[in-house]
Amino acid sequence: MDFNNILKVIKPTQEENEKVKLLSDKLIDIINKIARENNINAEATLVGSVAKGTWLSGKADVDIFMKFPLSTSEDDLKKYGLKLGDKCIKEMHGDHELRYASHPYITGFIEGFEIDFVPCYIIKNAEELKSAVDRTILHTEYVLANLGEKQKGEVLLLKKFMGSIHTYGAEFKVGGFSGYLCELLIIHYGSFLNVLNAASSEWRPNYKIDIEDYGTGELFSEPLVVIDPTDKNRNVAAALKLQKMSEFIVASRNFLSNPKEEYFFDKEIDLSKSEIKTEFESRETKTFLIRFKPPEIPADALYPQIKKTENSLNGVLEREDFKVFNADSWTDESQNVIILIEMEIWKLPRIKKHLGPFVWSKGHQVKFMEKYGNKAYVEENRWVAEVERKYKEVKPFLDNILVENKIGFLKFGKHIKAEILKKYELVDILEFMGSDKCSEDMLLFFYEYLNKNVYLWR
Ligand SMILES: Nc1ccn([C@@H]2O[C@H](COP(=O)(O)OP(=O)(O)OP(=O)(O)O)[C@@H](O)[C@H]2O)c(=O)n1
Ligand SMILES: [Mg+2]
Repeated sequence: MDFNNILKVIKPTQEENEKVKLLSDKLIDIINKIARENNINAEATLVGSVAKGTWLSGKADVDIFMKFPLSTSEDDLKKYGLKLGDKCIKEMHGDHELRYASHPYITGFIEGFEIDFVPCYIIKNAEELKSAVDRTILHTEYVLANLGEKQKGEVLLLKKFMGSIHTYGAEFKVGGFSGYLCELLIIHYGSFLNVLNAASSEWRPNYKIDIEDYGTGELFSEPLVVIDPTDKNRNVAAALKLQKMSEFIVASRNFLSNPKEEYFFDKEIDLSKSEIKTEFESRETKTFLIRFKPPEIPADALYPQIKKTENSLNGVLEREDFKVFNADSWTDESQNVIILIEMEIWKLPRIKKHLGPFVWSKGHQVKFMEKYGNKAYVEENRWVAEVERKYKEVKPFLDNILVENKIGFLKFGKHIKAEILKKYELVDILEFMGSDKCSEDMLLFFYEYLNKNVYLWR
């Protein structure tokens, strides 16, 4: 396989490069000018993949950082950071949006590009770190100093491969590999193929990569540990979930055993509502959807809260003797959250065994007998009683706990609880798919749920 063919498509053209460079230079000049005019002690600089020459064609998200001296208070950093970004976007007649990382920052949409204006502190090394984004400047410097020209192409291949197998992005929604992590993997292993070879034959849970030999690997217990060359106390792969690490390993093996150009491009999926419906039916499980509106919180806070809700629902169902086969969740981040719960056992008999005291405990036996009378009997060393089950079916059970005085038993964020208490829909997936509420995005989510490996091979 000739990687140059791929690079021709995914590498920004000279024209594209010049356009981004021109725009970012202009934005930096504007920020610096506004700062001077308003006596704000700050200086703009280009960071991220555009500065490092590791951005994919058509995907230029420009990261402009505004550096403040360490003596600046955090309040001033936030205030002036937002002000500079805002004024610059206005001057360029762009649209803007407020976003949140470790502190709020502003994103502009200018001339078809997405631009992050992020305030940070000027630091010389990680010891001076005041906010999480401060490292970014150090990262950019490190990559520029250690990544060769040819290796930039290798980074592009790796990022694109990661993207099309759905393991790219450190945001909580994905839990995959960040851009900086891809760059470090190329710096460490030398090439795209070397990374895939190592992943498919050497990587194990808690595998450690320590490029600068800091010897701090033992501090970390995550699935993959890549010590940040600019900060010996940080694992660059901290956000990588075991699931995504495993998926990358499997896709690497698939690619190596049968390399195809298709691995570098999005997989086309033909969605057929009737086929998906038939497949859910033929599984002979029962699948419920809980649908509600997402609370207005940042995406990186929303996804973990949804996951927690899903896990908690899972737990209460199992405690009630229902058996969950699998569960997953999805959101469009504005109108819908869907928690999908596929049941292996969703109907239970009228009676259940209730475990009582040990027979050696005289006092407890008296109380148990008072309560259960002739329904109680001895089994081995314990009293048991056959009692009526309160909930024989999933739907009434869930409807009963998703109400004001019961929802407290579920462990999940207060924002989600508030939304569910306002309104939720609990419905069988087959019924839902027959309604006009089922969008293409939701259909894709159902398809991916049924075809978990779909992106891992071509
Ligand atoms: N979880 C993250 C996200 C970002 N960063 C830092 O912020 C910079 C910009 O972030 P982002 O735009 O997400 O990554 P890029 O490297 O620019 O990659 P790309 O935009 O091509 O995905 C990164 O280079 C990195 O130094 C980080 O340290 N940890
Ligand atoms: Mg970027």
